[in-house]
Amino acid sequence: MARNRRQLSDPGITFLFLALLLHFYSGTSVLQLNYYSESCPRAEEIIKQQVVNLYHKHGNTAVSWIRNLFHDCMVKSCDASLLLETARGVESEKLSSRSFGMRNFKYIDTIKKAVESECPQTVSCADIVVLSARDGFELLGGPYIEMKTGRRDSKESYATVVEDSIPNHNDSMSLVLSRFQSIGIDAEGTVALLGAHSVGRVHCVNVVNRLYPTVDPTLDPEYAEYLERRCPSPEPDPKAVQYARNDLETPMVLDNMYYKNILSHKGLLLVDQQLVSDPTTSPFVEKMADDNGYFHDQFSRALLLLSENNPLTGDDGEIRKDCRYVNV
Ligand code: HEM
Ligand SMILES: [Ca+2]
Ligand SMILES: [Ca+2]
Repeated sequence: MARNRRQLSDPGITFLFLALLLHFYSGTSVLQLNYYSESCPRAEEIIKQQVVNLYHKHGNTAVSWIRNLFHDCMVKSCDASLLLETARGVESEKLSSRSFGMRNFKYIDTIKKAVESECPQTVSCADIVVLSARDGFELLGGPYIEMKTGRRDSKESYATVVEDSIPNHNDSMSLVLSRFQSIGIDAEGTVALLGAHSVGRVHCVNVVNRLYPTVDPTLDPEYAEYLERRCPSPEPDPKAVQYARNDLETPMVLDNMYYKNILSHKGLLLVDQQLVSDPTTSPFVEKMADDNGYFHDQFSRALLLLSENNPLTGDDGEIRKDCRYVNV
C-alpha cells in the first residue's frame, strides 16, 4: 500500500496522467475499428465487393493492392500519397523508379466510384488502399485481418523521399532491415512482408543484373535457364512488358512457397536471396518455409503495423473526391 501511494504521487506519473488527458481532449481522433459505422455503414462491404469483382476479372489486381499498401504506407504514412497524379504542382510518386511495374491504379478509381456513389466524400482513399490490400490478401489465400479505419488523405505527394523510404532491389539486408525498423517493424516482420513476393512478377530490368554478363552462381541452374528464356537480352527495353514470375509454383497464392524457393536458390531479386544468406533473417526464413500458418500470422501482424504507420487523422489532410487529385 505504502509503495502504491508513493508511486501515485510521483511527479512522473502525474505528468503522464496530464499528458494522457491532453491527448484525449485535444480533438485528434485515432484510427478505430469500423470508423465508418455511422457515416457509411456499408463502406467496408462495398470495397470488398469491388475487390472481389475485380479479382474475378483481373486476378492480378489483388496482387497490386498488396504492393500499393507497401508503397503508400512506407512513404510518410498510409495517406494515399502514392495515388496522386502529376498535376497542379504535384509530382507523382508513381513516377519514381521504385514504383516501376506498378499496375492497376485505374481500378482503385473503380472502387472509389462505387464508394462515392453511396457516401460522397466520406471514405478516404487511404482507407481504400488499406482495406483493398486486406481483402486482396484473403483472395490470395491469406487469413482475414481485422483492420482499423479513419485515415485521411494527404494534400501532397512525397515523390522526393520515395527513394529514401522504399529500398531498392539490390540494397543490402542491413539497409532493408533499418528502413523497416524505422517504422517499428522488426526483422521477423520484415522477412514475413517480403513473402509478398510469393505472388506477382518482376520485369527483366530488375533481373538482368543476375544473369549478365555471367549468371549469378548462387542461382539454381534450371531456374537461371528459365530466367534467361524470359529475359534474353542484357539490356531489356524498359517499355517492353518482359517479366518473370516471382513464384513459378503457386504464382497466385500468397503462401510460404517464397521461402521454399529462396532456400532452393530460386529467389528472383538480390534482396530475396539475401534473406537466406543473412544470419539475422535466415532463421525466420527456415521457420516460414516450414510452417505456412506461422508465415500468415507474421505477415498479418506486419501488414497491420505497416497499415498503421503514422496515419493522418482528425483535422489533418482531407477526404479526396478523386483519389488521383487533391481537392480544389
Ligand atoms: C526490400 C523491400 C522490397 C523491395 C526492394 C521490393 C522490390 C520489388 C521489385 C523490384 C518488384 C518488381 C517490380 C517490377 O519489375 O515489375 C516488386 C514486386 C512486388 N512487390 Fe516488392 N519489394 C520489397 C518489399 C515488398 C513488400 C514489403 C511488399 C508487400 C507487402 C511487396 C509487394 C510486391 C508485390 C505484390 C510485387 C508484384 C507486383 C506485380 O506483380 O504487379 N514488396 N518488388
Ligand atoms: Ca504515403
Ligand atoms: Ca506463391
